[in-house]
Amino acid sequence: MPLLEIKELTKNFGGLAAVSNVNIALEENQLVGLIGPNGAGKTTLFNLITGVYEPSEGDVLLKVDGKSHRLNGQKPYAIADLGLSRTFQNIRLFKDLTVLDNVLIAMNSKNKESFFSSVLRLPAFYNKEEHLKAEALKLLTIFDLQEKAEHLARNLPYGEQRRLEIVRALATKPKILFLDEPAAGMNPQETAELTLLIRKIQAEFKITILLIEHDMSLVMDVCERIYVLEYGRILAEGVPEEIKNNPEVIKAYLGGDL
Ligand SMILES: Nc1ncnc2c1ncn2[C@@H]1O[C@H](COP(=O)(O)OP(=O)(O)OP(=O)(O)O)[C@@H](O)[C@H]1O
Repeated sequence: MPLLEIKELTKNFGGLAAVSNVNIALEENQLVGLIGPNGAGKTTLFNLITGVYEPSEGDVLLKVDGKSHRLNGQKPYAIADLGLSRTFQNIRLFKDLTVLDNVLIAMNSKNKESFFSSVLRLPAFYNKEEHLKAEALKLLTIFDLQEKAEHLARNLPYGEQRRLEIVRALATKPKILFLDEPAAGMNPQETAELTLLIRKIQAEFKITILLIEHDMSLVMDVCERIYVLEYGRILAEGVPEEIKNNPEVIKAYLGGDL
């Protein structure tokens, strides 16, 4: 049984099938790319998996303790609690909070303190706070943001804001990380750094990553498998070499960069 199985998934918006009969399987510790022209349905698919939208048809199944667990119909916070975490196409940080606080907020959602120890400020509360802060700093250090811990998120350069978004998504200790166009708006230097970063995440955290990205060289470089969406349907699936040489994919991207 795969870690995440998307079965015959369909989402209709009025007469438009934004996602149509999609089947995808993600294995543990796999790095998978999801590509396709503008409007192909990539973000809609992420929204279906993470509970933002309910599917019109089909299932999203997560392996939990060896058993298949249906995610469709569940609220986004319940799905996040089961270990799915994501970043967004447009950066969604708390820009007026510090870098450290952005990470701590994400961690806190996973470390709910008991009501009494929080309200009464019992020693357990302070110990937990100190522990979480140390964990957050450790995470920031892995991503080379420790020096910026006390800076406001809004004052970070663009590439570092994107990196912080990824750190924040990882702070919830996900089993699967969904990255929605992490290289969007990045310069070539920042994209090259991101490529290394994605590799590092997979090596250090041993999680599954599903990556939506328009930057083909990034996708071909880091992904083990790639799914291609077109008009809401899976057009092709395979290893980067197969996708690169697939005539239908080349046709879909005609004029684009493959
Ligand atoms: N909430 C919505 N209501 C109606 N139509 C929608 C909605 N969300 C998306 N769509 C439509 O569904 C189709 C797929 O959109 P989606 O944003 O998933 O594509 P995408 O592959 O992520 O595109 P891009 O690469 O440009 O981000 C588009 O035609 C879009 O206009």
